[in-house]
Formats: sequence, C-alpha cells, structure tokens
Amino acid sequence: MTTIDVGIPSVRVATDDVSDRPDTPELVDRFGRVARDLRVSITEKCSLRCTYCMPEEGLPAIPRENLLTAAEIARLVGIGVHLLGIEEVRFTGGEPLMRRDLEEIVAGCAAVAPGTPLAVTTNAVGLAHRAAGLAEAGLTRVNISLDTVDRDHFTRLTRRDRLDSVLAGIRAANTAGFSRVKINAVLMPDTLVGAVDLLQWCLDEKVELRFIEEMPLDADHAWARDNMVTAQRLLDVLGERFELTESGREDPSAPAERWLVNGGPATVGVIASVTRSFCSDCDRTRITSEGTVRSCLFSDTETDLRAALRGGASDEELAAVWRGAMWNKWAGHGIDAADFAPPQRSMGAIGG
Ligand SMILES: Nc1nc2c(ncn2[C@@H]2O[C@H](COP(=O)(O)OP(=O)(O)OP(=O)(O)O)[C@@H](O)[C@H]2O)c(=O)[nH]1
Ligand SMILES: C[S@@+](CC[C@H](N)C(=O)[O-])C[C@H]1O[C@@H](n2cnc3c(N)ncnc32)[C@H](O)[C@@H]1O
Ligand code: SF4
Ligand code: SF4
Repeated sequence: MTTIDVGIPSVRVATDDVSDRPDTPELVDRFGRVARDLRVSITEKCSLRCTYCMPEEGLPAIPRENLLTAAEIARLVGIGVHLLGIEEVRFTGGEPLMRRDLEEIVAGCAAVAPGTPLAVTTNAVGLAHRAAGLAEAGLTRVNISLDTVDRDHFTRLTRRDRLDSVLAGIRAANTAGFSRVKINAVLMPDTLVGAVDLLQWCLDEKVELRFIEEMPLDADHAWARDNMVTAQRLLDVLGERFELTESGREDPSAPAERWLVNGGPATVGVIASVTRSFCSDCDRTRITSEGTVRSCLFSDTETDLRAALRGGASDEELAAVWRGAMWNKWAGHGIDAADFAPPQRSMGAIGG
C-alpha cells in the first residue's frame, strides 16, 4: 500500500486484486458492467462557488506539477479508446474553462482518437469567447450548468454575480456547431421555486434541460436525505404548468430519464441519482486531474496512473493498471445504507 498526495484529502492507493479478473481488454467490473464513458477532470479551480459543490474559499490549489499536462491527458485518452474500449470522453472539473490550454487538450485528444465524441461539462463563464475555438479544436458536445435565470438567486447560489456571462456562453455554444447543448440544474428548494421559469427559458432558447437530484458531494457537508428535493417533487411542480409524457432514457446507461414537454419534441430530463439510482447500469470511469483512476464518484480509493506514466510505463502497462482499478469498482453509491459516509473529496475535486 502506498500513499500519494492528491491535493485535497490524502487518498489511499490500493494494490488492486485482479486474480479473479477475466482476461478481457475492456474495463469490466465484478458486477458485469463495462465502462465505456470516460470522464477526465482537468482542474480543481473554478470561477463559481456553488453551495452544493464548493466551499466558499474554493478548493486548496493543486501544485501545478501534480496536474496532468495536455500531452499526458491525450496519451491516457488514446489508451482508453484504443486499448480499453472507451467510446466517449468528457472533460470536467472544477471548471474546465479555467485551463487556458483546454483547446490544446481537446485538439490533442481529437488527434489521438479521431471520431470519438469529445464533450465538456462547464459552467459557461467566459465560454462566449471560446465556444467557436473549442468546436474548431474538435469538441463535439457541451453540457452547461445553470440552476436559475433569476440573477439574485444565481448570485446567492454560486456566490458570484456571473449570470450574464453564463447566458452569453449558452447562446454562443448554441451557435458554435456543437451537436446539441444540454443544461444541468441541481435540485435545491430555491431551484424548485424557479423550475417553471428555467424550463420555459430553455424551451425558448432551444436547449435541453435536465434537473439533477443533489448528491452528498458538497464540500460543506450540508446535504441531508430528509431535506433534498426529489425528482418526484419536481415532476409534480412542472406537471402543474406543462404536459409531461414519459419518454425513457436515451440509452440504458444514460443517467437522465426524459419527459416530452407539451407533446414534444422538446424534452425535460431528470437525473435521479438518489431516489432512482442507475448504478447497476453504470458505464463510467474517471481520471482525476492528478492522474488517478477513480472507479466510482463515491469511492475514496484511487489508483495512481501518473507515477507509472511519468516513470516510463508502456501503454499496455498503463492499461493493465486501469483495468485493475475498474475490476474493483463498487456496486453503487450506497447512499441508502445505514453506514453510508460521503467520500472525502467533494464533487468539484472529483470531477462531476
Ligand atoms: N450518480 C452519478 N451521477 C453522475 C455521474 N456523473 C455525472 N453525474 C450527475 O449527472 C449530472 C450530469 O452530468 P454531465 O456531466 O452533464 O454528463 P451526462 O449527463 O453523463 O452527459 P450526457 O452524455 O450528455 O447525458 C452531473 O451533474 C452529476 O450530478 C456518475 O457517475 N454517477
Ligand atoms: C462538479 S461540476 C464540474 C463542471 C462545471 N464546473 C459545471 O459546473 O458544469 C459537474 C456537474 O456536477 C454537478 N454537481 C455539483 N455538485 C453536485 C451535487 N452535490 N450533487 C449533484 N450534482 C452536483 C454540477 O451541477 C455539474 O453539472
Ligand atoms: S458545480 Fe461546477 S461551477 Fe459550480 S462550484 Fe462546482 S465545479 Fe464550480
Ligand atoms: S455513483 Fe458510482 S456506480 Fe453509481 S452511477 Fe455514479 S459512478 Fe456509477
């Protein structure tokens, strides 16, 4: 067992037991799942301080030399796609736009894995100036966090008065040539109050809105099961104003269930991670900004790839470490278990 510094909490790195793992190239786990969706966190920094995610003062800075470089990210993405069966890559954080070399990261990944969809999840602050360049670099999809279209509420929730920049970013993304733009809104009591207005705004702007149940991944540890707003409460509220018709998931492992709004074609989605968990169909694998594999959002055990990467390991050796980490993935988040404890890292530090 070794210990590495991953910036925020100190996280153990397990020697993964793979003695019972079948000899298959893909990222399989003990529960029969196969990870094909790679999420790469590229920074812990952020331009906002959403209360359900970050502490007011932000996350402790990760030393620059501990962050994966653009070239290292491209190499790992290439290994994921060519040796491990990864079919889609998403950059997240923290806020991906905080990295000035995001365009370089995207272009590097597009070069090593041509044809693989490359997406970003972003708060869109400053995106208006970069959307066209990111599309040119090879980014194919953008998901944007927006919880409210009310400026005061936005400022309270994110602790920053940046609504105008976010709305400009969404509009720029919508005309930059991405295949489509999705909006993510985390369900909080105030979000519920503004949910009808937010959905109407998204219908008018022709972007796809998804509401997300809040998970116990806030840095302030204020989440409580009894206080959270459930998907069902949201559907009741939206149902008073819109006609909603259930239309299912895009694919079996997609987190969002969708409803047609007023007969469609517009939809509203709900990601009910807590009350209608989709862990049994999970197809995710994560690389943190410091180059560790994290098999589940809620797992505190991470496996270090960066040391091997910088120590001269071959692509096949790196792939073997990654496979071992995923074989040991947990069954699910376990939020409903009596002994549940939230992970040490908060959402922004994991890469949501
Ligand atoms: N339980 C769980 N929730 C997740 C996971 N990844 C993302 N989420 C939640 O889903 C929300 C939306 O995630 P996005 O980054 O937009 O990605 P996505 O929904 O997989 O993206 P699409 O491919 O566009 O559907 C996040 O805000 C998280 O709250 C995960 O691995 N497990
Ligand atoms: C951590 S953020 C990183 C990317 C970018 N900064 C953004 O906000 O889109 C990724 C996603 O996680 C979601 N998120 C953050 N904290 C959450 C929580 N406690 N529960 C559920 N989703 C959360 C955000 O709404 C966002 O859609
Ligand atoms: S949800 Fe995204 S924008 Fe909000 S604080 Fe977390 S990382 Fe930043
Ligand atoms: S909580 Fe873990 S197992 Fe469940 S969907 Fe998320 S990453 Fe997958």
